[in-house]
Order: sequence, then structure tokens, then C-alpha cells
Amino acid sequence: MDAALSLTDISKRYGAFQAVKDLSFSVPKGSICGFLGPNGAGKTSTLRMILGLQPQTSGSLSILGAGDGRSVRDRIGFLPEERGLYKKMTPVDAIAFFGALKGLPTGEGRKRARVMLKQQGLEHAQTKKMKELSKGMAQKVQLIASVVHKPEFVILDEPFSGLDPVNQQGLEEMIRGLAADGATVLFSTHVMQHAERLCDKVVLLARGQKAFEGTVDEAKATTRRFLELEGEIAVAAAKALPGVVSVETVRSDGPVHVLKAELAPGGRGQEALKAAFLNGLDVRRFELREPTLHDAFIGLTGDDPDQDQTVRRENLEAAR
Ligand SMILES: Nc1ncnc2c1ncn2[C@@H]1O[C@H](COP(=O)(O)OP(=O)(O)OP(=O)(O)O)[C@@H](O)[C@H]1O
Repeated sequence: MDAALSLTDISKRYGAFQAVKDLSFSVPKGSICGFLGPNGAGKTSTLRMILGLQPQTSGSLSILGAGDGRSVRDRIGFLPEERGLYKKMTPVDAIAFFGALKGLPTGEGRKRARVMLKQQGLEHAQTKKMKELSKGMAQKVQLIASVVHKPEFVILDEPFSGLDPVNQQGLEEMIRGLAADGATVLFSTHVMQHAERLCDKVVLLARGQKAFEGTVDEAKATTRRFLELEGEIAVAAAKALPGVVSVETVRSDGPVHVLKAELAPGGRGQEALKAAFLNGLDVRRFELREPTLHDAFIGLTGDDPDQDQTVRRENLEAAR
């Protein structure tokens, strides 16, 4: 499939500090791609280079056929991490204003704003001032403002941050809608669950370097799966089950053991379980733990995505 975006060996240095190192990945046209990593991993720096808001130190990129976002800015929608629309404007005015910055006639912008606000259940907010809206509502308005000109490529920097679960779900639906209308979407987040539900593709970033690029299922397949069995089961019998590579005793209570069986990569827990029953093992309880994308991130990078990786400038100075 054609790539709407591709990065080749992109690096970014801030003085002596290397924020992004030899980063290469691509985003197929029409897909939803999650750019995932802890705070400070280098996501915003990368997005800003893609947009042409700051130059890369080395490497090259192509977005919609251009060397960075500047010459194709009217075909791109961008939701920055720092948000704050003009507080005294109404949502309709704010959305139309942002559309006009991308060449959309104001009348058309206002028309689209009303339709899109209604689609998002924000009809009642049309005449309010931005400052009177809840955070969730304001964020939705800001997302509408960044896509009102119907961009081919949408870049969202931490779009879920600060939203409650209901608004996060609404935002996920909005993102799905953008892709359904044909746009390519790249969004950054450190919360793996959003990506797990939304993405055709994910790129995992830790400490400025790519740790993985592929589908969510491919990422999960890199992580160990476990089948937990409880009963009067001998370790050797559990080890003999199909797809089991090793067995560890978690705890024992007399003859009853809790065993943790590691499955081979791609191994199917159901088959091991079926064999356990067929072989007449005394399975009193079982649990097949499927890895989450969060587990996969930890397995692939050794880092917890919830752990801030930001290197404060004062620490850099001290390290010199
Ligand atoms: N202008 C700058 N000068 C010096 N260091 C910077 C600058 N901008 C970012 N950094 C550093 O580069 C690293 C990556 O920051 P970046 O904002 O790209 O990460 P991030 O993954 O987007 O995290 P966040 O979501 O918290 O913004 C951080 O350690 C940050 O302190």
C-alpha cells in the first residue's frame, strides 16, 4: 500500500542531547497509526519535524509527497499537545477561523462547523463561548477545528490526555470516522489501550528510538503468553502439554499446585488446555492470560509506557 508518510533515519539533537535517533517508519494511506511511547520518548519532537515546525538534525522524510509538512499544510490537520482556542469565541467561530487559516471560505467553515458539532452531540454548545465549555467539549471542538478543512492527513499529539473515559470514547469514534472518510491518521499517546482499540498499525518509541513497527497483533505476538493451571498437577505433566515451553510453580498447598506455563510464541493456550483435559489432568482452575499492548511495550523496550522519560534540561546541564 502507498505510504502517506515515511521517515528515513530521522534524528534530532537539542545541543548535546539526542532526543530522536535514526527513526524510520511509514504510515500507509488511509490507515490509523499510533505513535506510542512514554512522555519524553521523542514523539512531539518527531511530529514537529514531520510538520516542518522544526528541522531534523539528519535523515529525511516524505509526507504527501513533500519533504515536510510546510508546503502541503492545507492538506494536513494538526492537533497540538498544548491546547487553547480563543476563549471568547464561540465554537462555530473558532472552527471557521481555523478552517480559514487552511484556505476554507468562512461561510463554508461555519456551515461545516455546525454539522460537525451536531455530529459530536455539541449542538447545544454552538452559541456558548469556548471558555464556558468543559474540557472534553473544548477538546472535541479543537479536534473539529483541526479537521474542518477535510485534510488528507491528520496528526494528533496526545489527543486523549485530560479526557474522562466517556469523552475518550467519543474521541476514538471521531478518529475512526476520519479514517472511514479516507483520511490517514497518526496520533501519539502513552496510553496503550487507545491504540489497541483503534490502530491498524503502531510504532513504539522509547528513549528516542523505534522499538517496534507493525500491527497490534504482531506487537502482542512478540510477548510471552502464560497459561495458569491449578490442581493436583505434576510439573512434568504440564510441561508435556502442546505449545508449553516451560513451567514454574507459583505456589503449592499440599498436593495442589498453581503452575504457570509459558507458551511458545504464537502458541495457542486453548490447545494446551484441551490436551490437559483430554489427558485427565486435575485442572481445578485455569487462566489464559493474553498479553496486552502495554505488556508488549514493556517486553519490547524494557520500559513502562506510564513512566516519564523526559530528560530535564537542568539534569543535562548537571551531566555535562
Ligand atoms: N527545545 C528543546 N530543547 C531541549 N530539549 C528538548 C526540547 N524539546 C524537547 N526536548 C527534550 O527531548 C525529549 C523528547 O521530548 P518530546 O517532547 O519530543 O517527547 P514526547 O514523547 O512528545 O513527550 P511529551 O508527550 O511529554 O511531550 C525530552 O527529554 C525533552 O526534554
